[in-house]
Amino acid sequence: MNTPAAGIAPAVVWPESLSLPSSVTLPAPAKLNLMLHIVGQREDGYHLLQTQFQFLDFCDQLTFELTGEHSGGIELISEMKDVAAEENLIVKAGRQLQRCHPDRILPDVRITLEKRIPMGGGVGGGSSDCATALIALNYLWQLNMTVDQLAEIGVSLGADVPVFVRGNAAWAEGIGEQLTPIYLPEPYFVVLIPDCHISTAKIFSNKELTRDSRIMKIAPALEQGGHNDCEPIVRSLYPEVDEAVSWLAQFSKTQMTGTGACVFAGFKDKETAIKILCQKPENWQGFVAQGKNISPLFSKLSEFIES
Ligand SMILES: C[C@](O)(CO)[C@H](O)COP(=O)(O)OP(=O)(O)OC[C@H]1O[C@@H](n2ccc(N)nc2=O)[C@H](O)[C@@H]1O
Ligand SMILES: Nc1ncnc2c1ncn2[C@@H]1O[C@H](COP(=O)(O)OP(=O)(O)OP(=O)(O)O)[C@@H](O)[C@H]1O
Repeated sequence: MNTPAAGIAPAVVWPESLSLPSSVTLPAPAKLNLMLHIVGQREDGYHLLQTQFQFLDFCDQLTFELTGEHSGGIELISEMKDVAAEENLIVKAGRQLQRCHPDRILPDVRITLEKRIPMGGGVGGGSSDCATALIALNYLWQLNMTVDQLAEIGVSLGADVPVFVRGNAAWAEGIGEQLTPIYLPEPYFVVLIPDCHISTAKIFSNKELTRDSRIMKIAPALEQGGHNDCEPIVRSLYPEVDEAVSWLAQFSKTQMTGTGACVFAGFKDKETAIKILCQKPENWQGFVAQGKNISPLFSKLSEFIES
C-alpha cells in the first residue's frame, strides 16, 4: 500500500526537563501558510480560519545567557530599531513567565537576537521568536510548565505563537490556535520578499475580504490544498506583491503566506529552486528554504537530551 503524501501526524513530545548550558543558541523558524481560508468572524472581531502551517529551515537565532544575577532582569540585544525591547515579543514572553511565578525570583537572562526573518512578511518571525523564548526560558528557569500552558500564554501574545510552541506542522482552525499535527511533503520553497511592510490588522479589517469560504474537512484539505483569501486584497493594495506573484507563477503554483507580503512556490529539488531564485530581478529579495514538518527548534533542543 502506498503511504499518502500528507496526513495526521503524532504530536512531538517535548522533553520534561533538559540540562541546557548557561549560554545556548536556539533557532526560531519561519513558517508558511500553505493555504489560508477565512470561514467566519468572532464577536471580538478575530477571524475564524482554516490554514495549513509548515515550518521553514530559515530561522532567526536567539542566544540565551544566564548572567548569574537574580534581579528579574531580561536584557534584549537586537538590531531591531523600531521595536522597543519591552514591546518585543521575546521580552513579553519572559515577562509573562515571570508573572506566572510571582513567588520566585528568576535568574536574569541576556538574550541576543540575530534577526534574519523579514518583518511583517507573513512568515511569523515575531511569533516564532516569542515561542522560542517561552520554550527556552521554561527550561533555563526550570519552571516545568506544560506545552499546553506555554501555548495558552502564547496565544495571548499572538495568534500564530501556539503552532511554534507545539512544534508540529499543523492544520489550524479557530483563530489559528486549534491545531492538529500533520505531515506534508517537504519541498524546497522559493520565497520572495516584496519590499513592503503589511499590517495584519489592516488586511483583516478590509471590507472586501472574503470571510465566508466553505468550511473544509481536514483530509480533502490536505489532499487538495487551497488558496489564500487575503491574497486578492493584498495584491490590489500592494503592486509589489502582485508583481512577485505573477513572476513566480511562471514556474509553479504560487501563493502568498499569511497576510503577506511574502509569496512562495514549492519545488521538488533544491537546485531547481536555487536556479529560479537566481533569475529574479536583481533588486528583489528572496531566499530558498525547505519546508519542515518538525520545528527546527524541537530538533535542536533534542540534541540536549541526556542519554
Ligand atoms: C494571518 C496569520 O498569520 C495566519 O497564520 C495569523 O492569523 C496572524 O497571526 P498574528 O500575526 O499572530 O496575529 P495577531 O498579532 O494575533 O493579530 C493581529 C491582528 O490581526 C487580526 N486577526 C488576527 C488573527 C485572526 N485569526 N483574526 C484577526 O482578525 C486582529 O485584528 C489582530 O489585532
Ligand atoms: N521579535 C520580533 N520580531 C519581529 N517582530 C516583532 C518582534 N517583536 C515584536 N514584533 C512586532 O510584531 C510585528 C509583526 O511581526 P512579524 O515579523 O512576526 O510579522 P508577520 O511575519 O507578518 O507575522 P504573521 O505571519 O504572524 O502575521 C512587527 O512589525 C513588530 O512591530
